[in-house]
Amino acid sequence: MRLKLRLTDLKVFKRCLHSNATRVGILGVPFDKGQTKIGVGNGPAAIRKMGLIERLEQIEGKLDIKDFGDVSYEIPPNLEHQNVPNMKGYVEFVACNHKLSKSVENIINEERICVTLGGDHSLGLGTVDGHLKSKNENVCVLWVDAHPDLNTNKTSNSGNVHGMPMALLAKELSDYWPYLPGLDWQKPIISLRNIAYIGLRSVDLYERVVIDKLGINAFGMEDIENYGISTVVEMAINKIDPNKDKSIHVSFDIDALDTLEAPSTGSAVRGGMTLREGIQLMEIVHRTGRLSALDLVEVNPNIGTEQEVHRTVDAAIHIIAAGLGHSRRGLRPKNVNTLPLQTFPPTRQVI
Ligand SMILES: NC(=[NH2+])NCCC[C@H](N)C(=O)O
Ligand SMILES: [Mn+2]
Ligand SMILES: [Mn+2]
Repeated sequence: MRLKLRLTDLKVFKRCLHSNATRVGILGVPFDKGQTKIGVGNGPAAIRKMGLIERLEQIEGKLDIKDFGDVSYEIPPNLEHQNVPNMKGYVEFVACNHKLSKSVENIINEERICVTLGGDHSLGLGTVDGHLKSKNENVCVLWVDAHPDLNTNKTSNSGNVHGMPMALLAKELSDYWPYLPGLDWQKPIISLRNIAYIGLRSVDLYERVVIDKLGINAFGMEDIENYGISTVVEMAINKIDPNKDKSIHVSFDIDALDTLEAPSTGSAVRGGMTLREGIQLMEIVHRTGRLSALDLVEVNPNIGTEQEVHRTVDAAIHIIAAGLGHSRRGLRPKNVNTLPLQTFPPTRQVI
């Protein structure tokens, strides 16, 4: 049998040889202007406060984690009075994502998996853009979400830009946008062929038309129901990364999970994924060895009771940990042969 090695196999191999630690960069984006509910900007603080980093430090093989803090931004003077019809918070959206894109690019260029904590999902524009501009430029995206976030300013019923990032990123939709001031740094440079949705169940009229017309890889809840989550994830990855040589970007909207699993989010839709399915999805992505960026967005600690917030943030941490190698099988102690596995003196008479 001939052994065929690909460049990515070599990269993974090299990573194992030279450093025993996967490098991770954490980046908070307390951005909430992409929608209208107060609180989603508190997502990064809530996730950190509940012990994300401590939980990640327990992962086998020890991660090398660096927290890059939160992205801050200023509105450049030439942008101040710009606006685009039916795009709320446009100026803030543009300024924040520009800064975010650069931060993500730098973190990935430092050979770290970039974990971005949202914030609302409009930040997907900046994270995917930064990933595409990094040295891992050959990107495919798994958009895990109840919604496709594929509206333009003409099709959106809400005018909320967190429902639009995919339409801005997609090469094939560039002609459907008017001139967007201040957004020239962002080119719609990813082909929809390199994108797959998982978990859809709330698709707007025009979003449905676009998905069907352009043949976008879209796996809805009914597919998860019919085939099971592992088959769906494998089908999705095979579609967008058939040669297994791409850098994987997972943009995980917490509302992909069922409302009972993740109640503290702004656009909750019942009938979603279980946390178990979310974890399984992330474990499969982890096993590819090609995860390069993970967004965890739309956690809103101002929605719901204390218990519901706790459940939602905990779910978010489970998703991130699974993507970074946490194993549900448990750890094997390294010094298994020298452990003082005590045998106790018999306390009962064996008859
Ligand atoms: N990232 C999200 N949670 N997006 C929800 C979008 C909802 C709806 N499709 C809209 O355009 O407003
Ligand atoms: Mn979303
Ligand atoms: Mn959503």
